[in-house]
Order: sequence, then C-alpha cells, then structure tokens
Amino acid sequence: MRATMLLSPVIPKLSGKLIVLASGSPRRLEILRNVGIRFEVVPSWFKETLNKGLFKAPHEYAVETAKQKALEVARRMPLKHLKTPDMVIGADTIVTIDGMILEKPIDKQDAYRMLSRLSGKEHSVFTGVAIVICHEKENGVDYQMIDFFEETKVKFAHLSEDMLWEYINSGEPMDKAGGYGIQALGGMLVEYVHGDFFNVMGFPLNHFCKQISLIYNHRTTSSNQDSASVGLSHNSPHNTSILTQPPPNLTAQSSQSPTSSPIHNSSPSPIQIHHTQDGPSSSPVHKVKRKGSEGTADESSWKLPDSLFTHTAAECERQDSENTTLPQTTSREQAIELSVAEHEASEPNKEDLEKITELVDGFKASKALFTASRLHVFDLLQSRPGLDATQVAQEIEASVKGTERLLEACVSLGLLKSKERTSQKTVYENTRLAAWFLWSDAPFSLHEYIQHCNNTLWPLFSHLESAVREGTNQHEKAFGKKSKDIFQDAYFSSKEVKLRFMNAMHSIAKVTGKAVATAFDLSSYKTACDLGGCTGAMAYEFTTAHPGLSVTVFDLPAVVEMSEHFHPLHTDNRVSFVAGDFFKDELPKADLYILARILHDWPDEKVHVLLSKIADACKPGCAVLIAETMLDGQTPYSAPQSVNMHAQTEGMKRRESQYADMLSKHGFGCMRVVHTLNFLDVFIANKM
Ligand SMILES: C[S@@+](CC[C@H](N)C(=O)[O-])C[C@H]1O[C@@H](n2cnc3c(N)ncnc32)[C@H](O)[C@@H]1O
Repeated sequence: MRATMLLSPVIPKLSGKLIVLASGSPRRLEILRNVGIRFEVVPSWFKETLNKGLFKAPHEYAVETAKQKALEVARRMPLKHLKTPDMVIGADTIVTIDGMILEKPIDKQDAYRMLSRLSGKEHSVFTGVAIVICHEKENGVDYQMIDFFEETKVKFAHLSEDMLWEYINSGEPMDKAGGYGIQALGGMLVEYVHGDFFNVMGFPLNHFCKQISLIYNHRTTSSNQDSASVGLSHNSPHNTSILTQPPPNLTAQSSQSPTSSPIHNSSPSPIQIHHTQDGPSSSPVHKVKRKGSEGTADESSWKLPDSLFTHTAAECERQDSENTTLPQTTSREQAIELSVAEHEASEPNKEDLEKITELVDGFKASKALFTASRLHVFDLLQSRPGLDATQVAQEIEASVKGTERLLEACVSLGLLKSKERTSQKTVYENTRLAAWFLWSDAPFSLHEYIQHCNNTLWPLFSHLESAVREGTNQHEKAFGKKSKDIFQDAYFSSKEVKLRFMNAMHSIAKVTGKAVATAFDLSSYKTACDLGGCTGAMAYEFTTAHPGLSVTVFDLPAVVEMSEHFHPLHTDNRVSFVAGDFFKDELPKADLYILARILHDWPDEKVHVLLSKIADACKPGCAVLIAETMLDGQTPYSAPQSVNMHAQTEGMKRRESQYADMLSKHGFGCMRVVHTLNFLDVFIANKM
C-alpha cells in the first residue's frame, strides 16, 4: 500500500514510456505488475559470472550484476529490437551467510549444501537494483544509471534431513538464490523475516518506488537541468537523497563507447544459454529509430490481424498473466542494416576483426571438438585427469605430435585446462564445459549429437554449394544414396546409422527438454501426443514437469521398435509409444500436440499436411506446441541451422510469424512464444 502511495504520483509519468524489465524472473514480474506499472520483459543475456573476489562487500556484487544486466538490455534493444526503451530495470538477488554468497544451486547436492548451511541460522538477502534511463541523441543513445540495494534478514528453522530432502525433491530450490523461494513451499522453512519481504522474493518494491518517485519528481522540479545531473544516492537503502551533481555511480554513457566498467559481456557460447522472454508490448506501437529517418515505423512484419494474438480462450487469459510474449516483430535485416550504416565511416575495430576471424575459422574449432570427442579425449580426461600429451596419445592410439596440437586447440577453445607440472611436462584436464557436455556420460552429454554432426552433417555441409545451387538435399553426393524422405530412406536404412541418429536426438532432447516442458503452464492438459517423439526423452521431461499429464510418443515403426533402449531406469507408465506415420496414419487423440524439432524438417506443403491432421484431431481449447529455434528467436545459430536443414532434409527454419500464419490457416489462435534458456524457442497456440 505504502509503495502504491509513493508511486501513484509518478504512474502517469511512466505511462506511455517504454519500461523494460531486464529479468525473466516470474516473481519480479508479478511484483511489478501488481503495482500497475506496464512494462516489457527482455531478460538480460549478461551471464552472472563476475568474479566475487573483486568485491569488498556482497551487495556490491549484486549491484554490479544488476547494472550489467540492465545495461546489456539497454544497449541491445536499439539494435536488436529497433526501439530504445525509456527505462531498463535490472536486478540481482543473492543470499549471503558467513561471508559466502549463495546463488542458484546447480543441482540437488548443491541445493542440499546451501540449505543445510542456512538451517537454524540467520542470513541476509541482498537485491541489487539498477535503473538505466535511456536518452536518444542524434548519434546514438546516452545511458544514465541509478543503482541501489536492499538487505533483508531471514532466519531459518532447524531443518531435519527429511525436511531438507522433501523440499529439494519438490524441485522448488533449483532456480532460486540460496536454494529457496520464500513465497511458496520455502516459506515453511522460515522462522522470521526482518525487512522487505518482496526483497527476499527478488525485488525491493518499496525502495524501488521511492527511487522512481525521486527521479520523476526531481525531474519535474528541475526541468532546465541536464538529465545527467539528476541523480540519487545509492547503496544506502535507508538514506536516499537527491544530488545536484552526478555521483560517481551515475554516469552518462554513449552507446558507441561501452561502459567504463571493466566487466563486459562474454560472447555467447555455442550452446546458447540465453534466456529471453520478450513480454507483450505495453504500448501497441513503439518508436523504431532508424538511421537517416526521422519518422517512426510500426513494427508490422506481422500480417495477421491482432485478434489472433489476443487471448480470448480461458486458457489464454490465465496464461497471459505468465511469462509469455507475443512474437518478435522486428527484423534482423533491419538491425544489420542499422549496424552497418553506423560503422560505414570508421575503421574496423578489434571486435570486428575478432568476429570475422571467428566466422572464417569457425569450422576449425568445430572439427577440433568433433575429433577430440570422437577420439574420446574428454572421456579419458574425465576418468583420469592430469595426463600429459604422451599419455593421452598412447591411450587414444594417436601420434604424440598430433595429440599435442589437438590438446592445445582444446585448451584455447575452453574445453580443456592445462597445467605445467614441470617445465617439460604439461598435463590436461576437462574444463567445466567439457564436464557438463562432452564426455559420454556427462549430465547433459552432447557426445552422441557431436558424432552425428561429425558423421552426417559435416559431409552434407561440404556439399553446401550444390545444395544452394540445386535446391535439394545432398545425401546422394555425401553418402552415395538418393533419399526423398531422409528418415525412412537414409537415417533408418541401417541399424548403426539409426542408433546414432536416435542417440543424437536423445542427447539434445535431454539438454533442452526441461526448458521446453516448463515454458508454459500446461496444468490444464491431461493428455499429450509427442509427434516424432523419437526415444521419448522429451516426453519424460513433460511427465516429470506435469504430474497430471500422460504423453503418447508417436514415431515411425523403425524408431519405436528401438525406443526401449532409451527408457529411463524407472520407467513412467504415463509415457507410451505408438508406431505410425504422421503424414498418413490417424494421430492418437490428445489435448496437446508436441512438435519438437519436427516442422523444420519439412517444406511448407508437408507442414500444412501435418497441421491440418492435428487441427482435425483437436477440439477447441486443445493446443499445439512447437519447439525449435526460430529465425527471429534469440539464437544467432538459427539461420545457419536453416542452411543445415536445407542440405539435410530440404526443410527450413521459420520465423515465429510464419508459424503463426500457418497455424491461423488451420484455426489456431492465442499464440504465444517463450525463448527458453536452453536453446529452443517454444511456441504454443490454441484451437479456437
Ligand atoms: C529431428 S527428430 C526430432 C526428435 C524429437 N522430437 C526431439 O526433439 O528430439 C525427427 C523425428 O521425427 C520422426 N519422424 C520423421 N518422419 C516421421 C513420420 N512420417 N511419422 C512419424 N515420425 C516421423 C523421426 O523418426 C524423428 O524421431
């Protein structure tokens, strides 16, 4: 209430402004929405990897992370979304105890470690908040930064082992700082809270409202002042004052000269762990700034009537309040055009050179990774870290010279770490990346997918020029065999190739499945059919995430007969398998049809055949969920993947708007999309 009182005088000033929350946290969204602020959600790509040792106090780390998150979004939006926000809000929440910072647990053991440390003790929750105000100037954008933090003390009751594990097994701790969520089951662990409860949830609402009020009230009373001189003290949660000169933390920065902070975004890794959920626009048309153009442009790459995207069905109304978004409406070409124009007059800089080298030499990095994986280098160093090149060469039956070069290449790619044991001897071990993804039994092993890339996609890619010239897949040139339907004619023609393909799909589905399964609230669906569900890996993620859901995996007979090799140890009788051809046979009845990495395999005519069969099987309210990377999604690899689909299957990647267009022709509406943390974009639409 108090927050609303403080905020209400400034709400009219905020309305009509493009306010952006640089966070995908549903809790932050809910807190801000509840006070009536209209905003878009563009979660930051800034990775939370600042060196904690560099900060004198824990809250400084949270504030710096919040600043970097907000700045990243403020800088990205004019280029990527072709609109400049008026205000970007970033936040970062950490839990500290005994001088240690606890962030989000990486697995159950980590959650156990955190929660047992908190048991019976008082700890502090800090949220750092950064507010970036953007000022469009003739030749770019100036950024003004206001930051602060809030501390809340929380005491946990003594937690028995049983309580701890029951809570951990509920799954709640996994995406929360300190391993608990105070607003849900975690609230039962808490004895007392001293301070702002919302701060523990992830956003210090009261402090934020005071800051906003100060910014806007001050602005109106000092309208002659340059905006950069309007500032607020920070890092003093109980003692906010207005300054007439900018404090050191409040700096105006040009978009063309990056922040003076030593911390920069690291470049995206091959497997994008970015998360973007661009929320529905609060104002229907935002200003799009184009070089050389004074006018505004409505973002009208959407050909469809708005009504298709308005949430009319009951499900849609409920889902509208969640982390969903209307499809992206700006075009990548416009962004490229803009950035080329901006750099026309200048020399190439270091980043340009790095970027172009990365592109030209990218194949060398991929092939070095494929080779090390094929030779089981990561398996070997996982079980026996600390071997030198001679020992590795002996184990993988390769030359010492060649092995030395390969190991050094893996070190430079961040896949291995090397240590000089003596001046003569360097030893090697897997990095965190290799431990997560590269050895055969890694938690998210991509080993089999990498083999598929090496054995199947690499030969196809070497005939890319023919694929482009001829407009056909390249199986005949690459493997000496013509194939019309690559699944039936190529992948499943031998048991070895089929198993390799299934293993590859299985490993990708295991990495991406959870994020796909949890992208939307699916609690109203009882039955799902995973079309082309292959080994069932995705289906098991859906049943794990949704206790009330049963999933039928529908795939070709050649696949279903091998699927039992992939069943998890504790099989779930909510997953069943049906063999058939989704173009020809009747589809199993379901409330929800899942198409994970299916439609990109096929040209438009085939997609329409499949969608029309799904539409016939769907009652109003039933849904279709498409999971794949989309051209206007967040991964920069989507367009190269489209080239890959073309050479492989004569399929293609599509824009969200293309899927929307296609789905609308089959009577679907209420369309929403989420760009998940794990690589895939997830699109859902309801039968109207
Ligand atoms: C690219 S894989 C995707 C597998 C899985 N959905 C995933 O996300 O990991 C395509 C799947 O579609 C299946 N498929 C291809 N043609 C099919 C058809 N006509 N009927 C049923 N399934 C088919 C393949 O067997 C394969 O399992």
